[in-house]
Amino acid sequence: MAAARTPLMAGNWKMNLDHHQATHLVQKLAWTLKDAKHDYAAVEVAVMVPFTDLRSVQTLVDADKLELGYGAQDVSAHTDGAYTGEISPVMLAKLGCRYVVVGHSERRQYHGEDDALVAAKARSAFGQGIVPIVCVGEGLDIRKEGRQVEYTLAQVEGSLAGLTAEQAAQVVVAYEPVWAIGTGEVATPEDAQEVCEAIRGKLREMFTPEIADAVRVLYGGSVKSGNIAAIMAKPDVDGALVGGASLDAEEFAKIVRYQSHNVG
Ligand SMILES: O=C[C@H](O)COP(=O)(O)O
Repeated sequence: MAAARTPLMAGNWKMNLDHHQATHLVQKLAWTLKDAKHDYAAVEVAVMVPFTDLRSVQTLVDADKLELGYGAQDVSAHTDGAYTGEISPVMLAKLGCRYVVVGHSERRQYHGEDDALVAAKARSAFGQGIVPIVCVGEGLDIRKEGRQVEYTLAQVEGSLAGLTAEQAAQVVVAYEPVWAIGTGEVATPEDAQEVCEAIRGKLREMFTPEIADAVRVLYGGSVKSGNIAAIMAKPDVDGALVGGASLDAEEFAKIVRYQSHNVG
């Protein structure tokens, strides 16, 4: 069955760029893509920015009617109440967020987030009409033992628990092998395909073949303009979650425009 999934290139800025710098980068990215006559319906583009940048990005996107999507990098599992320091999905919806990253390996590692909490955050985002980009992926120890598929699928099962069929059909899953994040150590296209294909198989088992076919599975980990085309050539990779390279508007635009490069 042929899948018609629109590729998604999402830039995860992590804890970089204040709201002035955010405006500058989004403007430059939008101009660069406009100059290249980028078709957003062919490859969707989004930036996942610090909470403090959201209002500035929203104002710019609305004023200039940009087709660029944006979102946050985390969300509370709760909608309101005594949760000091947390940000509600209601607040993110008000700021026009299309997406929110949940369960990034840095949240799992530095904030002790487990699959149950990630699933609660994914449901919380959907509750306000925001699509979660749910991150999964193994560390180097697991990869060395050859257990990357088994480990990642267990994370998928736990992190998507409790989603309705309608939500599951819209969710975005990002496979990010932790050993490839920010290290320059990119997984081979075959490594990415192996796990992304297995994730789709797991979605088929948890939900339905139609849902599995609709879900976009992204790859993340040292993605650059020089390696994206080969990764995107794999049938089960539907885009990328890009960290460091998304902080450079021209480089990120080249990643978005991967179809204009040759597959290396
Ligand atoms: O969310 C993005 C990933 O953690 C990848 O980061 P990176 O592209 O800097 O390796």
